[in-house]
Amino acid sequence: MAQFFKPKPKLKPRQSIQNLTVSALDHQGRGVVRHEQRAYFVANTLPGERIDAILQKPPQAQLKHRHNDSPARVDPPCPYYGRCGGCDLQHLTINDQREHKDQVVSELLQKFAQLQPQQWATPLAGEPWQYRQRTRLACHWHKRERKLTLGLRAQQSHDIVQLQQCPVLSEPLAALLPELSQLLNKLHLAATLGHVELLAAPHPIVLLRLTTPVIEQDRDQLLEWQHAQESVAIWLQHHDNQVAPLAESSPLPLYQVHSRELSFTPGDFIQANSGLNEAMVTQALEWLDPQPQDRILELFAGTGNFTLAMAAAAASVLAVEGDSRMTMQLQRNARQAGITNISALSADLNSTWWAPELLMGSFDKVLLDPARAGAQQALTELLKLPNRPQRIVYVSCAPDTFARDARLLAEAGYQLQHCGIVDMFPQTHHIETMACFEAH
Ligand SMILES: C[S@@+](CC[C@H](N)C(=O)[O-])C[C@H]1O[C@@H](n2cnc3c(N)ncnc32)[C@H](O)[C@@H]1O
Repeated sequence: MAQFFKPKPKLKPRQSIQNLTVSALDHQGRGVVRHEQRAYFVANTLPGERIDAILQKPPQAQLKHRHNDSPARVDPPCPYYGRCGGCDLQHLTINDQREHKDQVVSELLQKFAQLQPQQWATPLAGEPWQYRQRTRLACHWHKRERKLTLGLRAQQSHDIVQLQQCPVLSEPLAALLPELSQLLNKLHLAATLGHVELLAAPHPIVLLRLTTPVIEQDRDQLLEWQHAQESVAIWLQHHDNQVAPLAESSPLPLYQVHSRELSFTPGDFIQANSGLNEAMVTQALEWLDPQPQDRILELFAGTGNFTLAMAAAAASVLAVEGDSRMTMQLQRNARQAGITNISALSADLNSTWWAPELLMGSFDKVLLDPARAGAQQALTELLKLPNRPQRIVYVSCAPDTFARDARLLAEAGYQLQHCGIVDMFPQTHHIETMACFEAH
């Protein structure tokens, strides 16, 4: 058969546009400019700044030159600023970051739910730097150079920026970065490493996500390094998801909230900002206001961060969590604290409720703290129960899914009484929100 030559469609040359004015920040902290009636998002720019930008696939554009500085601009202190995708708002003063986050939540609530709270809460805020007690580092093995890159994803890219320091990491974790990279580069497992998680709870923990079994030689080197450190423990997460300490004697890590100790297995979810976690749990208790006769339902409970504190003031708590290891740990944490009015259930909250504890239960108050996907299904199921809870406290790490879910509650007759941000991730565009809904 005859073959016809078909030229590839020519790529449009990237257009460089001069003198655009940044009019606002979008929900991901990027400056918004308009060109030919189209909006483009430009990272590292602020409202009021005039810029030259290279237009990419809409709505992306890249900063080429900035003609002036917004009064809200500060010098970003991180040496990886502009390359690392981590702290994308560090050029904005911390107060302006918080104001921006408040505004994002307000706009999304208006857009998706036509809703505003009766009262905006003052943002819960803590240390702007060195606040992270947990981070996940990405790995890439360069076959030809036989070299491991360990760091965070670059801006708008899958590349990894090798980190020697990180100003938002708690000091003991940041101090590990250079040595850890050196150590891992010497090991056979570097070629197949999935990722590395760093935790400070209370002492540093390095969790290595393995995709192949660890060989004896690597194990010996890891043990030797661990031995030479002051209270750093290495844990291994194997390809079958089992997690175990490298040295059998390592105890489970733990953190404190409301004067109670909560243990967890490395790899389990814990709040990334320990300083603010305490304030967040306190505000959740104030808003939920558990009374001795209250039966509380908690959804997305983790290992009991809110559960134990709520149970101490209420008649009972049913805590639902999708990860069975975490559910069992929650039960152990409750026992350890001498709290007996908690029952824990492992269930997928993204599917139809089937468990009799949920379907037959009658709950006065609900607290939920879902992952970024939000809780649409869980709230739909909750609203089908014959007895609706009087009060719902929603803790969210994604303002868009929160606004969507808020609409569901508003349509079911709940009023949004309080809402406010928790500045859990300063220097980044990520937004944690808390809200309290009351049945009419
Ligand atoms: C944001 S974390 C909050 C955990 C806990 N409230 C805390 O403060 O530590 C969300 C939790 O939801 C759980 N989760 C995620 N998807 C789930 C699902 N489909 N069903 C049930 N739980 C889920 C995760 O395992 C995680 O523990």
